[in-house]
Amino acid sequence: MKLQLAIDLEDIDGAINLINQTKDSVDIFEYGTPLVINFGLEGLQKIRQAFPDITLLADLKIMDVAEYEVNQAYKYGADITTILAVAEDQSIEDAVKAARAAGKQLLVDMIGVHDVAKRAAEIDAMGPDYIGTHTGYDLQALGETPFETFNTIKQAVTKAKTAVAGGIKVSTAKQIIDAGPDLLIVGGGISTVDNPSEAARQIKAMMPK
Ligand SMILES: O=C([C@H](O)CO)[C@H](O)[C@H](O)COP(=O)(O)O
Repeated sequence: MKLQLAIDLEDIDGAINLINQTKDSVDIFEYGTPLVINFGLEGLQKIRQAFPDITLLADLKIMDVAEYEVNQAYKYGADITTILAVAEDQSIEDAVKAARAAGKQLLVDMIGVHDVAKRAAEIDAMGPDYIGTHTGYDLQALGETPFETFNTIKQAVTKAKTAVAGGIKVSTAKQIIDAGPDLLIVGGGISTVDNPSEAARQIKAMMPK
């Protein structure tokens, strides 16, 4: 099981500082969608230059022009990038093909999908590396959590690894870890607390080796 730190609300220097604080516990660092919007792929490149050896996911949330956008993420330093499960099947198939050709990885984000079991099975058949259930910021504000839909994903997916994201904190991580994701994604639960290094350490310590 891997821990991914989603970096969403920092500038580039803040992101670099957060990575330095947490890199002993975090397996994958996410260049979050707000950073993509604020700093572009040049910001991703600056982080890659600062940390040549970390595993970087660029959360592009791709919807179209998939082959090109996936390859741009890899070109600027990402090891993994993301496409939305609500995108057209052709786009997701193109993204998977591009990831295989580049020797990189692809996560399909189930955010906004309502028939989770059906769509997860369809996506699984297309061969992405990860399928992630995700309660985005806007639904978190309404009190929603990813826990209910993660078990649906877990039952529907047989080929891809599973990921879970959405408001996970030190106090709630154990419940979702016990459900057995391959990748646990935490953003504010680490980045906004007083001691991000300790929060990352505590969550990583809860995970099976
Ligand atoms: O993908 C995310 C969200 O859509 C904003 O871009 C977050 O990275 C994801 O939700 C994880 O962050 P937390 O919810 O703060 O744990």
